[in-house]
Amino acid sequence: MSEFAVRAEKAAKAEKLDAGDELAGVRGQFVLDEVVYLDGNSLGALPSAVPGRVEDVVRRQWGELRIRSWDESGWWTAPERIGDRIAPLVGAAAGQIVVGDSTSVNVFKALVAAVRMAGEGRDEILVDATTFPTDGYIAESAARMTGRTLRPVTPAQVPDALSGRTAAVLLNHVDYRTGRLHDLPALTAAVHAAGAVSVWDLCHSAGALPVGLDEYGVDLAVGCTYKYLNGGPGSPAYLYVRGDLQDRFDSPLPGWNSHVEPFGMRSDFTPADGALRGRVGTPDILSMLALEAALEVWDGVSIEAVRAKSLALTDFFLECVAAYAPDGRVESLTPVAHGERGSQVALRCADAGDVMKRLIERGVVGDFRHPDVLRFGFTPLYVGFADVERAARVLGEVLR
Ligand SMILES: Cc1ncc(COP(=O)(O)O)c(C=O)c1O
Ligand SMILES: Nc1c(O)cccc1C(=O)C[C@H](N)C(=O)O
Repeated sequence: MSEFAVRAEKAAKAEKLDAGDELAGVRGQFVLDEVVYLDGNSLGALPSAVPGRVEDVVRRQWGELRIRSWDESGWWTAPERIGDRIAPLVGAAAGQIVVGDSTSVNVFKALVAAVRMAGEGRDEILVDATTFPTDGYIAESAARMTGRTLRPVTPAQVPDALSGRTAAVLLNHVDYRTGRLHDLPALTAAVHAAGAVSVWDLCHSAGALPVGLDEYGVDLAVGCTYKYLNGGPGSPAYLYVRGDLQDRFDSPLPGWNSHVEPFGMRSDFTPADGALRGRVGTPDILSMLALEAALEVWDGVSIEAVRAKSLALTDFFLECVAAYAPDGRVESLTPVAHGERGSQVALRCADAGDVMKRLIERGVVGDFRHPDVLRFGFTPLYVGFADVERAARVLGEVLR
């Protein structure tokens, strides 16, 4: 087929896929321009409802109601209220998620609490050796603080590495570099069979695919809200503590907000019941309420529909890259099998840094991950199939 015919065929296919896209209308709820934005796995786009809400929070709730807003504007209960809004997206019943702090801080809370839950006899922590660095740094510190040994292993090595010594296992649901989706049900079951406690980092899966926290009996989980949940730069993260473990959740960061009676101002600490134990100090209200407005785009949207579209987008991108990129110029690191793929495509390319710079100049925004990875994130709420075709075509031109 001629180059022209290939292009016509892919464009026609994109048009057909866009016409059948049940989520196409959601894009109108975001502030976007002519750029093809494939970096929602780093910073999600701005939902249109956010600026007006933030304006109201600042001018009316803070500016006029001032201190009254802690009650009257629902500020005090925002961490658990917004946690309950995120819960169905990750397969959790209400009352198990609190929003607040960064992912890094929540990894620390969850991992130390997991080690404490596992008990004294277990002296080893397993951590995903391929993890986003912050999780590894925090796991190292958590191990040092709790007197455990840290053992980095790949997720595939976890079943063999588990033993009666294992206290806790910290894993990523989707790998930030390759986009590989790890087998959360099987790995959680293996961790449990060894009598250990599982901690999952959902940064790259929440809002992109069903997680099934309750269904698969995950113990503890954390995630950010600025990627597929579109909460904005630095929006607060969240912590999930399974309902039946909450009584045993012994936070390494007990603050007055996790006290059973915060305004009792007592010198001794008695933890609150339930998910509130995961709170620490005063919530970051401006970011948190921006996130709450951002989550409104999920009204009427099912995570299953998002997953189906995500797979169709990444399939189509891989197909278009195969058609447009010169042979052998890039190599996909992202698994072909749907059961092993998150919502991004990672392409290895020797001059990835330079290629990404040129892509961005030409209106296709992905990102570069050291040393040689081109990363393209597909947010089904606002990325369409024509975007995918254009991104792959421009990539092909840049690579030639
Ligand atoms: C898997 C993973 N964990 C943690 C983080 C970041 O943590 P924090 O929100 O504390 O910056 C990221 C990305 O920034 C990530 O990809
Ligand atoms: N959180 C980020 C930030 O504050 C600045 C730049 C990038 C980020 C990211 O989220 C990076 C992202 N976790 C990654 O997977 O690479």
